[in-house]
Amino acid sequence: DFCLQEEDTEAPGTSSGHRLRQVVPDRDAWKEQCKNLLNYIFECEDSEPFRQPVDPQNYPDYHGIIDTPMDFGSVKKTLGEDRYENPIELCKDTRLIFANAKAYTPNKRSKIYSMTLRLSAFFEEQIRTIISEYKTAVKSSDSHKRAAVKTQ
Ligand SMILES: Cc1ccc(C(=O)N2CCN(C(=O)NCC(F)(F)F)CC2)o1
Repeated sequence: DFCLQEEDTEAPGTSSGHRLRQVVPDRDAWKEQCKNLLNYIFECEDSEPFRQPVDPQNYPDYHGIIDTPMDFGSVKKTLGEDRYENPIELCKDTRLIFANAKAYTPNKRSKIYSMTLRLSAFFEEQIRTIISEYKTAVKSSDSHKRAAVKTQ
């Protein structure tokens, strides 16, 4: 017959020490999400001029105008080598790709520059959710840490 055990009446994780696994946002999910986003960008034709660094032989003035070159191949490599702590850092490098093209282009109707406009619109749409979910997960894991300390 059904009867309440002692711990059934208490909050979970109090008497028997086990805590029901609650769904907590995953603070590492951003990495795979950014990997997938980068792979999608690499499939886009618009990313072709931005998949590897500019060769100074092809654009001798490029490194005189652009202080910090950046490209999607470098972003992908940095991510793969765990040298981004969070998606905000990856977003900063990616925005540099677009800013460099805007700074270097001789005019705003150039083909290469126009490719970054579509690419950046898509990137900003996608990274917004990744960053938002990451920030929520960090807040949640901080509160879990505070709660855990209280119970010690
Ligand atoms: C005429 C114009 C306006 C704006 C840009 C520009 O943003 N550049 C220069 C060309 N470029 C590469 O040379 N990329 C390297 C490789 F291998 F893909 F070709 C990409 C960056 O150029």
